[in-house]
Parts: sequence; structure tokens; C-alpha cells
Amino acid sequence: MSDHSDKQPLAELLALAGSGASPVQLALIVLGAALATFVFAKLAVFTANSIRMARGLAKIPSAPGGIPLLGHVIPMITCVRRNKGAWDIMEEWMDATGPIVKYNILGTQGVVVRDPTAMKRVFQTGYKMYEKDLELSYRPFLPILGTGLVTSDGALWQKQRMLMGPALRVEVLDDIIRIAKKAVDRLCEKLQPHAGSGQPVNIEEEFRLLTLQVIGEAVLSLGPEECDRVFPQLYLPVMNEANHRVLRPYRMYLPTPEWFRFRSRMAKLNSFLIDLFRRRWQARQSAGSKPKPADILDRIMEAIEESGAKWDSALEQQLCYEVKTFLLAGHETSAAMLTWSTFELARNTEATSKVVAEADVAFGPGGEREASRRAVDEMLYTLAVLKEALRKYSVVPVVTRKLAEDDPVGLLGHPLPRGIMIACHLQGTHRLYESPEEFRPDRFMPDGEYDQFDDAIRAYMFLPFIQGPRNCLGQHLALLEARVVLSLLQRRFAFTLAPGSAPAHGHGHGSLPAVSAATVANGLDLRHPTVIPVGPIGGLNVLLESRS
Ligand code: HEM
Repeated sequence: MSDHSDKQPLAELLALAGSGASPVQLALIVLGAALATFVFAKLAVFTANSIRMARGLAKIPSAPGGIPLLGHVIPMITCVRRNKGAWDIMEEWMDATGPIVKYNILGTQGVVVRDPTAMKRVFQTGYKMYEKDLELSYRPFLPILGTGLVTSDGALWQKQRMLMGPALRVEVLDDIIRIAKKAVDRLCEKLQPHAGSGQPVNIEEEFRLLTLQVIGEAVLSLGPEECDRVFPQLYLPVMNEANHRVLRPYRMYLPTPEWFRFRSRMAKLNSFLIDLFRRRWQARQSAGSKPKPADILDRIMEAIEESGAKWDSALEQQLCYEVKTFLLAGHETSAAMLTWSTFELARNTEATSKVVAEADVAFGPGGEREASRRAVDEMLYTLAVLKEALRKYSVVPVVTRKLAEDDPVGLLGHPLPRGIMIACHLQGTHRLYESPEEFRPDRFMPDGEYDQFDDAIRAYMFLPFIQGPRNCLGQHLALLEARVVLSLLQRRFAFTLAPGSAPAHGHGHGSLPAVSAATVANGLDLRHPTVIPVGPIGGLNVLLESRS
């Protein structure tokens, strides 16, 4: 017996489609129906989620300038024409509306905050539910950084952090002073012919090469020549392409010649690193006694041995992600900090002479002595200059998180619904100081403005490295390296800002034209509007004179 209800769905469809349809037409009908159901289901889920989130955010003031459907996308993409970053627009929203503002970008709903108590919730007390936003901000970097520390979450991140954390502790920091001193001595030799020549030098480019050499030696014991050979050819171009993809995400998918070059460089870089890991691992296994760790890689390998993990291709791949993460996280940010510090010192002779005096004490009047860790720790004023540069210029102006579950406590008295984005506006927090546009290193000297903040919020008033369990693993390394480099360079040369001109060599930070550094009253106008870490547009041209 066979009635209508016994028919298979396909048979029903055949009957519906009529006997005249060809198999290809029928297949297309089935495919079309499946696709329509899929799109409909997606739309229904998206709409339900959007309504749920919009209800959850109802009491939070909205950013000005939003329009139906597109939301706040137009101010975000047109701001570059006004030489402002998306983060500057967010700051204008908060100036106009208050310390927490909601926004909507093409259906992605979120809030932006700058208040230190909100930062404490996101970075410390609620950090597990405020997850990394890997879908948007970090997406272009995922092919490079994979599941490395910066771009992983949950149990894998925790395991990796436990493994990597100790590798960047005390003894490595002692090595950094020696490595940074050699690197700055080499840079001084390179710059010497420019002294008194009237020839501008793009010091930002030099800092980028220097910090890459330092991290290359600290992590992998690579010599400066090897760093200069491998990284500018393989590593820097892939990072450049990833940076382009932030504003032009279609570049991730279009098989252009650059797309193929990106893939091939990545493959070469990975095989260079994996080859190095294998040689190092084999040498360790065949050595009779445990060798003294020479670098960060040795320390990571030591931790792997102690954990009993098996050496296999998955571990090699993970190590590759971690090392590329250190290279990325560890050089451009530090270079930007050094560049802004140099910019400010070139305009402030009093601050410069204090930095030079500290170099004399730590390294001897000719800068010839090896300084101890303690001597560098005592360079309080140089440290204050670096911190003030990080505050004023906020080289990482914003970090984003995605809320994994409803947060009943929420931010600034507003409970928040799961799924929304949170833009933690570090630059906004750094402007909550007195006369924030002024460069005043004394803020970070003992009993200065920073020390005067209330105990409950102080740590969340200075966030260049964020705070909490996911804070920057390299912050001590970065500040130690920078104290050595900045003070010795200032000891050797007097810097002035070159009259505005394109950088002497190298292309600087992105492709926008250079602004005249010498004529700009406040360096904030020089900040690049699209590239993080934020450096000066077109680099920083300086003139040098030797100090006696
Ligand atoms: C001035 C220099 C630096 C600045 C301003 C800086 C800033 C930051 C910030 C803001 C984060 C948090 C990112 C986020 O949560 O989305 C971070 C994370 C990180 N940084 Fe740095 N960084 C600097 C130098 C370094 C150096 C020298 C290293 C390595 C040697 C390093 C390694 C890392 C790592 C591994 C993380 C991820 C930590 C985790 O998620 O567990 N950073 N950094």
C-alpha cells in the first residue's frame, strides 16, 4: 500500500516539481531550497540575537551619528580623511556622551568604555567571560599567529601561558641588558656618519630594526646579520600584508599575486623556524648534561621537557606560533614607544639632560660599562619618560573583547548581554590625567600624579600593557630594553627634529605622507590613524649631533 504520507521527501519534491523537470533542474531546486532554509535560519538567529542584545543595551546611551542598518560604520571609515583613527572617533563619542557608549557596526553591537573600574571588570574580575575577539580585530593575524598566546583563549591559552610565562622571567631580563647594550652600540656606530651632516635619519625605522634584533637574539640567539637577513625578507612583509588586511579584509580571500607571495613567505618562515627548533631539540637530547639556557627558546624547551610533553609536529607548529607571537608583540610596540620618547626628548632639553645623567651613572660617562640589573632599575626618570610616552601616545589605543555569557554585574552599573563586543579604550583612560596632552614624565616619578590615584583604581589608570591574567608578558623586558637603548642613544647624540620631509630611508609607518615634525606643536597630530601600534605618520626624521 502506498499513500501520499509514505512518500520520501525527494519523491514529494519530484511530484511537486512536475514530471517535466530534468535531473539537473531538480538538483538545483533541492539545492535552492536547502540554501533558502539555511539563509532563513541564519537570519532568524541573527535577528533574535540582535533584538536580545539591543534590549540588553537599551539603557546605555548610544553613540551619535548612527543610521538604520549601517549603524556607525560611516564615521568609522571616513575618519581617516580627517586624519583620525577609529579610536579617536570612539573617544569623541565618550566625550560627548559619557564613559560608556553603545555602538552598532553593520549589526555588530558593542560598547566602548574608558573608566578604570570598567577596565578592572574586563581585565581582572570578569576576565574569563570577556574573551578575546578573534573574529574581527585579530582575524588578519591568525594565519601568522595561529593559536599563539595573544590569539588563543580558554584552556589552551592557560596551558601555554603557564609554559611560556617562566621563560620571560628574571634571568632572561638580565640577558636583555647585555643584548640591548650591544644593539644600541651597533646603532650608534651606524648613526655616527650622520652626526653633524644635516642628513635626516628616520629613527623609527632604526628602532624597528633594533628591537627586532634584540628580540631575535633574546628568543632565538640569532645574530644581528641573521636577523637583518631573515626578518626583512620573510617576517616583515607578512606582517605588512596582515596590517593591510585589517582595513581591507577582502585581501584575505582574493588570490592576487600578493596573496600567493604571503603564503610562500609564510611557508619559508615556518620552515626556517621549525628547522631551527629541530636542530636545537636534537642537540639538547644528545647532550649529556642539561645545558645552561642560552635564550628564551631554551627556557621554553626546558619547560616542555619538564611537562613531559611529546615532541611532535603539533608541538612544533605551536612553538612556531609562539615564537612569531613574541617577534610581533615584542618589536613594533617597543619601537613605537622609543620613537615617541625620542620625539618628546628632542623638544625638551631639561628632560634629556636627566636621561643622559642616568646613563652616565648606570653605564659610566663614556657609556662603556656593562650596567647591572639594579643600576638599570634605578633609572627612574628614563622609565618615567617611557611611561609618559606610552600614556600620551597610547601605542595600543584600544583592545577588544567579546562577552561570552551574560554579565549581571556588567560595566558601570549596566548589566550586559552575551555576544556583544567591548572596546576597552586605553587611550581614553590615559586622557583622564591632568592636562593629558602635555608630556610630563614627573607624573610617573615617586609621589607624582600616578601615585596620587586611589589604590582601588591606580593600576587601571595606566594600561599600555593592560592588566590582569592576560596582561603583556613582555612588559618588563620591553621597559628594560628601552631604558638601555633610549638613555645610551641620548648619551651619545643630541637629537633635533628635522624640518618636515619624507623619511630619509625606509617607508615609515604606512603609506601616508610625512607631516612636518618640527613644526607640529603637539605630537598627537602626528599619530598614524590606521596602524596599531601607533607611530608617527611617515616615520620620524631627526638630525643628530655627537655629544662630547
Ligand atoms: C612597549 C611595548 C609593548 C606594549 C605597549 C605591549 C602591549 C600589549 C598589550 C596591550 C597586550 C594585550 C593585548 C590584548 O589583550 O588584546 C599585550 C599582550 C602580550 N604581549 Fe605585549 N606589549 C609590548 C611589548 C611586548 C614584548 C617585548 C613582548 C615579548 C617579548 C610581548 C609579548 C606579549 C604577549 C605574549 C602577550 C599576550 C599575553 C596573553 O594574552 O597571555 N609584548 N601586549
